[in-house]
Amino acid sequence: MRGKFITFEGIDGAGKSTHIQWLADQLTARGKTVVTTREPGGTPLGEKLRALLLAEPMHLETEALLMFAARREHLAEVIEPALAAGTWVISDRFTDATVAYQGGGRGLSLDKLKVLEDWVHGHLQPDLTLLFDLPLAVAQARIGKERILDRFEQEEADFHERVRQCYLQRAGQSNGRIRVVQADRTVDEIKKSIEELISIICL
Ligand SMILES: Nc1ncnc2c1ncn2[C@@H]1O[C@H](COP(=O)(O)OP(=O)(O)O)[C@@H](O)[C@H]1O
Ligand SMILES: Cc1cn([C@H]2C[C@H](O)[C@@H](COP(=O)(O)OP(=O)(O)O)O2)c(=O)[nH]c1=O
Repeated sequence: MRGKFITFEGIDGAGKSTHIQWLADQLTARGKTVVTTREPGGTPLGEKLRALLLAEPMHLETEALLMFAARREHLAEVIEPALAAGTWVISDRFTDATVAYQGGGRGLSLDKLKVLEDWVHGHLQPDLTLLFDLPLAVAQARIGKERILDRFEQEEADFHERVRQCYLQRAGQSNGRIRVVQADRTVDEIKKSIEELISIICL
């Protein structure tokens, strides 16, 4: 049987990384074979593109195109072969992030992003997307001052607020694919919510 594709989304500092390995362990305990991965990245070429994307100033369309170039490679090399082999794939971000950051955050036309989405994975969407949502101030307090911020994390508060609102808007239009997880709670409470949401697609 084909594996399931689960993605984690949300503004920086929402708590995605904290819960991904935990979910992988839960699914493994239920007998699934699971691979965890991330975007941009997930392949040797994708990780090189990630390093450029997080550090190098570039035109916003270049940024969107490189996100999708890395994604094309990721789908071909990791995601599609794994799903076909019955492995579950959990990715830290996917196309919803491009819509939220390059579309909502930077203002790139959503029509252009839709063309790229249809081109790169018109036939495939995540089975479930967990959108970690919380007030920006809480996420920023969690990230703290000691961490070295990448090119996106360095953006001003308005940018991150637009990203957050764009994610929520897309969730509302997703026919239930994107489930909002209230991330301004304790880790244990969030894990409980994730368990409930996962059981929907584990049946
Ligand atoms: N529910 C939570 N309550 C308090 N702190 C949290 C919670 N979830 C994550 N954190 C902490 O917040 C920081 C950012 O979490 P992280 O999982 O790295 O976020 P993301 O991957 O979404 O950027 C980390 O220091 C993490 O330990
Ligand atoms: C996948 C993706 C990520 N991003 C941004 C969001 C994040 O700020 C950054 C890297 O993502 P992430 O791995 O979540 O960062 P970290 O591990 O430092 O928490 O890339 C986009 O702008 N567009 C995209 O399509």
